[in-house]
Amino acid sequence: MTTRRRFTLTQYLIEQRRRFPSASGDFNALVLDVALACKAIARSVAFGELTGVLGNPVVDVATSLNVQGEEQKRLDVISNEYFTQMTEWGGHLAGMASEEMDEPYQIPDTLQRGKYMLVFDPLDGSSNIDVNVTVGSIFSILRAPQEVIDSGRDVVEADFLQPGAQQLAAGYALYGPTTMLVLTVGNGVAGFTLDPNLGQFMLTHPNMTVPEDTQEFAINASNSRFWEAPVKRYVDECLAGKTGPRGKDFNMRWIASMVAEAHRILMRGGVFMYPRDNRPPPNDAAHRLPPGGDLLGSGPAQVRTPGNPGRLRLLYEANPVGMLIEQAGGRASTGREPMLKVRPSGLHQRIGLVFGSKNEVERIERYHAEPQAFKDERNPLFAERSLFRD
Ligand SMILES: O=P(O)(O)OC[C@H]1O[C@](O)(COP(=O)(O)O)[C@@H](O)[C@@H]1O
Ligand SMILES: [Mg+2]
Ligand SMILES: [Mg+2]
Repeated sequence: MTTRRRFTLTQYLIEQRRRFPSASGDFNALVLDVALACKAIARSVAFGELTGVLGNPVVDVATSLNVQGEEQKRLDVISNEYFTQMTEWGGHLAGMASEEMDEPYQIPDTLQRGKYMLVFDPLDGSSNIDVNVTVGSIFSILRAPQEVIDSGRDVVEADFLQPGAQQLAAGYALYGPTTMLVLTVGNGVAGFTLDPNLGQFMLTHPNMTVPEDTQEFAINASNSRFWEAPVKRYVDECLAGKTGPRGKDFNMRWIASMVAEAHRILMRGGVFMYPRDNRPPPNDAAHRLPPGGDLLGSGPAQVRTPGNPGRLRLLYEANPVGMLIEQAGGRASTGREPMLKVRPSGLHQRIGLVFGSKNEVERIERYHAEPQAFKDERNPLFAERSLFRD
């Protein structure tokens, strides 16, 4: 039996760097530091209850809410620390921002500062930790504004508010039956599987692509009463299957771990939706009304619209996954505009997210663009039979 020659993540990064002959190697070193943090998190996840890292709020419910207004799990905090500790030392970073930290993270004065900024959700799907379902880490690399690089000053929120199209790289690690790292450096998407014997991420999925068409969708149907009309229409049509306007049956999945759903879609196509809806916005720091503000009137952009702006975070979840999906030939959108064009208005901003197989995402965008076009060509009565009627 011959042994199959596989590339390591390091070798892949060296190959990619050949496209930029003047590159210093800082970028590659940063990605490898991120990969190291992910390996450490993978170990913590794998030991689970044996090392007491699972479950339970860090302190107590009253004091362990993060800036999102959500309960922090022990592993959220541990994973956040792995990310900061393993990436801050190398002189590559100007600063970091994390879903689990209220403010931007400053590289300590005792360490060198660099030209990149790291943005991450250290543990996505952490509500699944206690039930041993796949979770993951999501990250994105941005270039710091030139003036930050030149001055070496502390980073501030505004430095991170760059549209997703400006991301230099994005990726996620998946802590499932196998540990994987899926990465784009702007030249397609590559997947690596952690070889537990070597402790190395090995290139196993060199050119991940999202099929243009699909018959699988993912949405949290318990929110259906809050959905906007274009989303209801889309889901109704999928559920109607062969006898409905789509003329084919659809399958449905919901893991409640977006990173795992993104991976499934990268592997076999599909569409994921966590759209904005008509619930009141969450009472977290990113959406709290300013004094005297109201939902329809004054205040920052994200509280001007009535309803819930979405559950997922633009900087930590939607943009990195958006870059990966688009690099793999899929599409990512708010439903109304391409995700990567959105100009962020806040570090912890939430947003409606639709991504996956291109033709389905474009269809959902069309439904948002022409909400009045509700007539089914093949069956004009279809709209009357809505499964998720108002
Ligand atoms: O409970 P819901 O509404 O299904 O939420 C599931 C969603 O929440 C998230 O877990 C949010 O991520 P965090 O675990 O990082 O807070 C997404 O991964 C997932 O899609
Ligand atoms: Mg998350
Ligand atoms: Mg998280």
